Amino acid sequence: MTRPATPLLDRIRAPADLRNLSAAQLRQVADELRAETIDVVSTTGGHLGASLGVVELTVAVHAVFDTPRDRLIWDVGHQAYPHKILTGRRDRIRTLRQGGGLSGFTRRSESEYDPFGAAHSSTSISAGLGMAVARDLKGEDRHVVCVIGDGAMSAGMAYEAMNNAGAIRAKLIVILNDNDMSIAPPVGAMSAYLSRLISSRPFLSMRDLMARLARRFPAPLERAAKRADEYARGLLTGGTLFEELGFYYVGPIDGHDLDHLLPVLRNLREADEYGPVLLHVVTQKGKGYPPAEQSADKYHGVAKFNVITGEQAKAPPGPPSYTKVFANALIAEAEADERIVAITAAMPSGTGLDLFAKRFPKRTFDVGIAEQHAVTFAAGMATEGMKPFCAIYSTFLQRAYDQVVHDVALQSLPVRFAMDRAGLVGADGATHAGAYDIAYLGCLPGMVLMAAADEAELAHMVATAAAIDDRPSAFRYPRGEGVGVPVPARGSVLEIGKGRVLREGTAIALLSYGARLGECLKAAEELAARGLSCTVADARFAKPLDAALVERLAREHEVLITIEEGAMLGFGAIVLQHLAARGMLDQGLKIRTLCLPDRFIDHDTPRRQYDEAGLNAPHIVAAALGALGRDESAAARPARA
Ligand SMILES: Cc1ncc(C[n+]2csc(CCOP(=O)(O)OP(=O)(O)O)c2C)c(N)n1
Ligand SMILES: CC(=O)[C@@H](O)[C@H](O)COP(=O)(O)O
Ligand SMILES: [Mg+2]
Repeated sequence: MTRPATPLLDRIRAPADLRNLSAAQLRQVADELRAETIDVVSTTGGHLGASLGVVELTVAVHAVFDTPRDRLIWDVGHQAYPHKILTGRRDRIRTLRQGGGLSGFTRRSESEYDPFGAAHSSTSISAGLGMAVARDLKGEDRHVVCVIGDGAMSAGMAYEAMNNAGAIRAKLIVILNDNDMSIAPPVGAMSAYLSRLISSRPFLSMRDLMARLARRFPAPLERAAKRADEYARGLLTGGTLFEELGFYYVGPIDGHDLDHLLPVLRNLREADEYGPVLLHVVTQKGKGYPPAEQSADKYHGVAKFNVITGEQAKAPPGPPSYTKVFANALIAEAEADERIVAITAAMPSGTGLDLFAKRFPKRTFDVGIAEQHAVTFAAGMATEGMKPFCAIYSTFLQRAYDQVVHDVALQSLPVRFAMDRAGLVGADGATHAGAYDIAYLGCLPGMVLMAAADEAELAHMVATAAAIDDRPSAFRYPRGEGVGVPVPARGSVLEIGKGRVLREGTAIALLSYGARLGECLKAAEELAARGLSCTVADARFAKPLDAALVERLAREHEVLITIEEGAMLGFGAIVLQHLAARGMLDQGLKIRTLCLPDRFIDHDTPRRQYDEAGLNAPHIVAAALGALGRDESAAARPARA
């Protein structure tokens, strides 16, 4: 596929090259930038829709503001591909989300044009306010511009930041990128409010907007006059909510029209007597690429695709995804128990709850990007006898940790946490790794913690969680496809706190927690080929721990190795603490705990990530041989395929 012709974009080495172009030339840059973005993502996959929605906005902000001296912060950062192309990374843009390549999100270590890393949403205003206050404390003079989407604006953190910005009156520009879309159709009152803003009147005419801006910005306003003005404008544009938070609301304007964007942004740049401003721009996710515009999810996250047809590359047929298995297992449980309800935080398709919602629309709740609210909302439902399943990726559940501790665990409420994307997740990289849930939940009294070794186990754990009605439970499972074992139509309830032995041996015990079980079985074969007899067990539960199993393995083997797809202080630590407490480390047991290394693992394929993490079969073999004092170099031989 030949790349698009981009004669003007080819001349842009840095945003400064934009600043002496005419509006017509900037429009051409935007057109070429859109074509380039489509071509890039067709070869890399990634977040196309959001990037296409901000092409003009990206050109306009970099043309008007003196980036990187003026700070530009992208919320989530998934829409920053045009930004990366314009800020000196075009030569590497086709390495996007690949091992050793550019990150799929903004990243400080990648460029001076990325003043703040992102990927988890709704952080931009807080970070921007911090930069603005630091600027003022240092007596420096620069603009701070935050671009936040309507979806990200549904998270509480955004309000915390706006509330504080309004109180501090710091000079800060927040651009609300309103494409009336997050990943799924918009939910919540904020979305309705923004729709009212847009529908309450046609986009502000340039004349009217210029007149109002000219009247307002240069001269300081009396508080009374300002109040009257705010309410007057609020009645006109409905920006009252933002005004009440202390922001000067401007908009809504067309975020694809450079004739709107450029003069308004220049006004905001030149105005010197104002506190925080919210510029409301209306854009279209997937803009300029019909397959994206016509798609329900606006090509939010795509695989490689054919630019002409928009058809995405299909993965070869394989086992069902863990997500699909979870959804079907939950549907089966919900058919048998009307008290089962499901909650997602703006990730219906990612969690599989879109399938659940098709079957049980009244028992499915998408609360928007609001994980903290999701958890305590579920807790409230549990107090009334409902059986809530909170389906939140492991990484995003981090956002709601105190709610898990304070509102759920402390009250021993039977909220069930379905933690998809556990372990390393591939192209989304370190920001999305589901690395910490074993550690951050394992320390909470009363939690039942499970990890699925395969998709059949996941179905059983859904059934088991449904049956646990006196305390919280959580089960984790990886991103992607299962291993290809038969999946029951409905899972069986497991005995709480009991693991299972898949292979009996005598010398080495491999105790797996979660989806590394396959690698453990491969390692056992490799060790057997070296004359070493291996037991392989699946713990199934980190809490309550299967004490009898763990103690038997420790007693009957020279070497005990735990393996988990999680960071330190997780399953291995739980086992170590148990054995230490039982005095079973006093007799010379050789024990190794294989977990993620104490560093962040960058984006790559999951296989390579686990290679880097030292959690594939050859590493397990090497750990066992090492514990036995055998020649580890011999273990370098690749494990049998
Ligand atoms: C805390 C958190 N929860 C969930 C996500 C997953 N996520 C990534 S982008 C996105 C939608 C963002 O919507 P919006 O801010 O409107 O940006 P748009 O994609 O429309 O440009 C979500 C839910 C996330 N990145 N962070
Ligand atoms: C940008 C963002 O946070 C989400 O779109 C995330 O990338 C989804 O991850 P999955 O692709 O694993 O569903
Ligand atoms: Mg949006």
